[in-house]
Amino acid sequence: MTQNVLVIGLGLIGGSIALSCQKAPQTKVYGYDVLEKTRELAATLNIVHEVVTDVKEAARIADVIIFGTPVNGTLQWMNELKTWSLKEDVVVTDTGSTKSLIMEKAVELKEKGITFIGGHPMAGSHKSGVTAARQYLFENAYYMLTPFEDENGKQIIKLEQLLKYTLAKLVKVDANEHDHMTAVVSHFPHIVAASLVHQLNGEKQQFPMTSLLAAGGFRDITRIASSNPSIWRDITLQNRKELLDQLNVWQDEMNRVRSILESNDDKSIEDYFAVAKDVRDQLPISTGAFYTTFDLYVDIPDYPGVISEVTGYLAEDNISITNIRILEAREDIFGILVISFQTSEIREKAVNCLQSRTKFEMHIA
Ligand SMILES: NC(=O)c1ccc[n+]([C@@H]2O[C@H](COP(=O)([O-])OP(=O)(O)OC[C@H]3O[C@@H](n4cnc5c(N)ncnc54)[C@H](O)[C@@H]3O)[C@@H](O)[C@H]2O)c1
Ligand SMILES: O=C(O)C(=O)CC1(C(=O)O)C=CC(O)C=C1
Repeated sequence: MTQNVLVIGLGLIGGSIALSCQKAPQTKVYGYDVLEKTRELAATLNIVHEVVTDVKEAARIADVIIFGTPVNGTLQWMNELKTWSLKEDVVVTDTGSTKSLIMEKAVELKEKGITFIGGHPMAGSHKSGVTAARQYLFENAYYMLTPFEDENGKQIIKLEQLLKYTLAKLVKVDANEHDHMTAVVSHFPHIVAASLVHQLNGEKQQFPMTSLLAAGGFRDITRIASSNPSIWRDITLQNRKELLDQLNVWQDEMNRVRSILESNDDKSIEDYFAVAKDVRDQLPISTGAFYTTFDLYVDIPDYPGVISEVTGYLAEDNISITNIRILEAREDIFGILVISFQTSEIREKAVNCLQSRTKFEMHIA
């Protein structure tokens, strides 16, 4: 029997989920987006099996409904969905970065006998829109589910059976704890990234050259400041309380930094960085496919075809790469090619392969 999945909101996250749901056996994936252009692109790029324009009609036959919409848009849809006629055992879920308000709204669905299981894949990108969607975006990432405590086990299993095609690690968490933890590791860091960019922007008048000097460090820490502002407006509004708490923690931390600096004590300053390095270096790797961190840095000379030469050698040895990019280099020095692999073993094979065929210097960060 075919199961019907309806994805509402076909951007980076909804599109990626739709692609992975297409891998589930006997599953037909329908998709809707508020933007006509996105619907057209979704059809052209085969993000779903069928694009629909009448969501309410598509929802009637859906076994699973997945929201890939901005979190405030999801609340609005949930409000409407209460009044629709749906299959008796439909499972409705979302992918939003916040969970408390969504689960509060879900109580109204529960009262109507509609199963809602909150969801949030902990992987993504600063890129947005349907063209950024990738089938393996969530591979190896944590994917949090926030079912009601008394949720019917069969309904949870039904959703898990579908989401396992994302290749993510499914875990159940409490919605309020979810919002606290994601404020710490995701939502507040987005504010910090944006604030650093604002700080740089403030330099424009007096020191216009500063932005030209924004190299690896600044770019790494502010990448997420390039994320979709309306997505982050909604997340920030929904998780405002946790963010205000984090702001207090941050201000205390900055006061600590201030007193360390004022003390002018070299040991305390070094310790501050050393403790941070230890904690950062021991973070478990749980990223999605975009940012797998088994990176190899290859110093490449600047001649035409050098990148295809490197990738060609790797291909000859059947070594697959998950990402490749060139670190922005000055004109007068070699470029650095950063090649990412799925495991450290594959990276090791790549090092051996390139060592045997080139004289390029390589290092692992
Ligand atoms: N960006 C990330 O890294 C990330 C990671 C995990 C979860 N999320 C969550 O996933 C959800 C989608 O974010 P995204 O990054 O895919 O954003 P996106 O901008 O790439 O996609 C959102 C899509 O929803 C469509 N849309 C907006 N309002 C709609 C509505 N009312 N009805 C139907 N379609 C609508 C937009 O046209 C767009 O195609 C958000 O709730 C976000 O919190 C984002
Ligand atoms: O990698 C990024 O660009 C992200 O911002 C992804 C990220 C995160 O903060 O880690 C963003 C929002 C989410 O809800 C989950 C993941």
